[in-house]
Amino acid sequence: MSTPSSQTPEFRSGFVCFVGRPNTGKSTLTNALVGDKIAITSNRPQTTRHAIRGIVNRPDAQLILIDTPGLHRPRTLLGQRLNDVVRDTYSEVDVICVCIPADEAIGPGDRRIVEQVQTIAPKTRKVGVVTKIDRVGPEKVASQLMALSALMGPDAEVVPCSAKSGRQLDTLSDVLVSLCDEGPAFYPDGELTDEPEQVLMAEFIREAALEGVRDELPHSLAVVIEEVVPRDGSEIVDVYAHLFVERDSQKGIIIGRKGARLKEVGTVARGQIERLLGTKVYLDLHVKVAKDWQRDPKQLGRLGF
Ligand SMILES: Nc1nc2c(ncn2[C@@H]2O[C@H](COP(=O)(O)OP(=O)(O)OP(=O)(O)O)[C@@H](O)[C@H]2O)c(=O)[nH]1
Repeated sequence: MSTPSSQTPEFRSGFVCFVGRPNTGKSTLTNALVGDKIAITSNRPQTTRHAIRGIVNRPDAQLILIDTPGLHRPRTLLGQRLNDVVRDTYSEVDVICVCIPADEAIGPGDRRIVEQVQTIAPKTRKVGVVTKIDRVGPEKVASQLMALSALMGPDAEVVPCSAKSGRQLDTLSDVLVSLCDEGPAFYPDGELTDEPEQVLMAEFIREAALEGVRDELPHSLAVVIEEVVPRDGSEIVDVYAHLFVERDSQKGIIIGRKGARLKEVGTVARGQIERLLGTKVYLDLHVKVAKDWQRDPKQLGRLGF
């Protein structure tokens, strides 16, 4: 007769990163797996130096989802530093997920990413994720799975899912857990991210500002939160942020016609910051030109890179 404890599977934990071309659904997938609660803690455990996007807490496991920018040709100091971070991340995580959307043919960009991952981290376990399956029919999903499996090799698992509809997210989570080793939760339950508040606020603003113009301003935008002040005698928090671009033309793109785009960026980011802080927020955005900030170590330090 077995005792209950011998039937209980061991708790597993591990670090997972999502890689893939821009727009393949990595951020949406991360958010969908984590759910929409965001809790903040200022403790940064020694287990990782990487930006944590979110934590999936399950009764049987904890998955820590890591943010990683893609590798690219390092033309600037920022590019070199980002590449170093990516290399470290690939070899230190437990599982790397390569994301490919169901509705786009696999192309040279995808193949390059898979090659890089295999070269830099040959031993790290890999999962091929076919994202956005709500956009296509079952035949297309099946053929994309086969193509991705062929690309990634026999050792990689492949999973189709949709962050939008939620289909197969539990399966993906199960597969990720099965690939993690037995181990304790690294973070107490309830802590979903360890990004300091201001880093998250800057991220929200940056994301909103890049929406739709990512191709024009790939790495040319940095956001710095200047001040966060609770307003006297009210529930409102005033948040002052600077958006740094490299050229006047980029400033125009961010601001838009008669300020229309910047206003929209402010509305989107404000909503997310209000959710994060749990209070009403007044958001003040200023767009500034910092010439060649990507090449200047002093400016890079100031902008948090
Ligand atoms: N229909 C559908 N759309 C999705 C799904 N996941 C993401 N999208 C959309 O695809 C676009 C890109 O998604 P993101 O999550 O920003 O992609 P990303 O890979 O993080 O992009 P980068 O930050 O540029 O690398 C967004 O417009 C999403 O709304 C999905 O499961 N179904």
